[in-house]
Amino acid sequence: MQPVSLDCHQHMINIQNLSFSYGEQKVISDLNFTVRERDFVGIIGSNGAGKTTLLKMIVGLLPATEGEIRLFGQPVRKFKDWERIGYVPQKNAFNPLFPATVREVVMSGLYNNKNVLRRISRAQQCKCDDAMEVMRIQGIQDQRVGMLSGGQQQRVFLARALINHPDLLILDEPTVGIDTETQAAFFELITHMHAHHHMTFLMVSHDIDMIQNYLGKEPMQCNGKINFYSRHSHELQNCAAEDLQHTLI
Ligand SMILES: Nc1ncnc2c1ncn2[C@@H]1O[C@H](COP(=O)(O)OP(=O)(O)OP(=O)(O)O)[C@@H](O)[C@H]1O
Repeated sequence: MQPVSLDCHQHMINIQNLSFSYGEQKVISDLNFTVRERDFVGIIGSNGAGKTTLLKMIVGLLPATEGEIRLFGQPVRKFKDWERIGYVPQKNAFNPLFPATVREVVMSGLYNNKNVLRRISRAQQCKCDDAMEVMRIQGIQDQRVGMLSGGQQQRVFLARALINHPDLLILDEPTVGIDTETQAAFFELITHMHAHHHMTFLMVSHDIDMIQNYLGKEPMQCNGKINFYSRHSHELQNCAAEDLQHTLI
């Protein structure tokens, strides 16, 4: 088999000389890194290290103090193709009075400002069914999301992020509040999507075992208190990806 040149893979996220401060407090300092197509990047760091702040800058919710972020080659402030990115923020919670059902919340992942009024097609309903099946929430699809437990709500957010089959999934501590069995199933699912469906992942986690089992013991890069672990799915082709996944459960 011909070795695959990693340089031929598209840069999904490219960060150059990035710094960020909240007022006087510098949180990110001169960060440079790249997430290529089919990478799985795990971010580990202590509380307050700046991990969530970094993800918020990547998805355009916070402007950089210095430096630049590019998504799929475009500066983040000009980027429009948000369907290509699934983002699950940290510590989501619905107000108990929030009236939408699980199915409605998952479906809302399909909408953007342009197509919100369009009729929902059969194909879109199927996408919703698939995403709910993956996250095992079909049985509660008609329940009001505000009435669910934290772990169930987290699964709804994940299904919502998966519904568009994004190229890049950005996850901020996705398994907080989820029971051990569902956590293991979730890690198996995302490592499968990475190894076999070549999706790209950027994930903040406090689960050092999961990160190191899948991405190796040595971080590829450190910035302040943040460690970046990374693995390209090409590296899994010649080794037993299934075995790696089984170490996770
Ligand atoms: N909106 C804000 N205004 C001012 N300071 C903030 C704000 N949000 C976060 N900070 C501070 O910035 C630092 C980094 O916060 P951030 O949430 O990015 O850390 P983190 O690495 O994600 O932490 P954790 O692991 O606890 O989630 C912390 O010291 C935090 O108190």
